[in-house]
Amino acid sequence: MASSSKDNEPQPQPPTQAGGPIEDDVYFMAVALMFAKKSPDPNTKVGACIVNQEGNIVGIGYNKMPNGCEDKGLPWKRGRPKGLDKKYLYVCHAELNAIMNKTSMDVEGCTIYVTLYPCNECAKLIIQSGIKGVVYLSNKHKDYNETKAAVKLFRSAGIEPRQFLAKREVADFLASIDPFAE
Ligand SMILES: O=c1ccn([C@H]2C[C@H](O)[C@@H](COP(=O)(O)O)O2)c(=O)[nH]1
Repeated sequence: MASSSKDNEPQPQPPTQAGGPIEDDVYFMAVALMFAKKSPDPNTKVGACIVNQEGNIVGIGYNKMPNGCEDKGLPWKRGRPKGLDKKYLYVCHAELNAIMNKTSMDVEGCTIYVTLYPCNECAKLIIQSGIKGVVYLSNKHKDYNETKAAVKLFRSAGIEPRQFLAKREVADFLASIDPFAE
């Protein structure tokens, strides 16, 4: 086969880990985890990363108080019942922020990587926005009604959330990042 001059030039390569390509799943969950780190929630930091069908990130978010309300003394207290003195009535969830922050016209057909199984309100948002794939890391709230309702909502909408299991790979990937490497 005739080679073009481009064949001799270095081509952009996907990021690698220990010499091999990093699976997209690992990469996108790592991004969700990095954004979770930005959350001011002292108990549960959630990160979300929306990826389109071309494999591009089109939205990121983490749980935080609404824009402009960050330093207004809204409570970060947790626990039930979820009264006025608790964070739940105020905090914007990671999925909401990721959808609101989208850099594309819409998120139709996208996949959301999220570090916590979405609650019912986020499940509604995900369904309404046209996101078709959900990959989650933790399911620590599986016994909450919010999560149980989310399971029902996803089932009704034909979305099958998939648990991300490659925890070791994602930890190794994050640990392999060396900002001083040339
Ligand atoms: O789908 C979800 C569900 C919850 N969150 C956020 C909301 C809160 O800031 C924490 C949960 O706090 P707990 O102390 O574990 O009750 O997670 C979210 O972003 N997305």
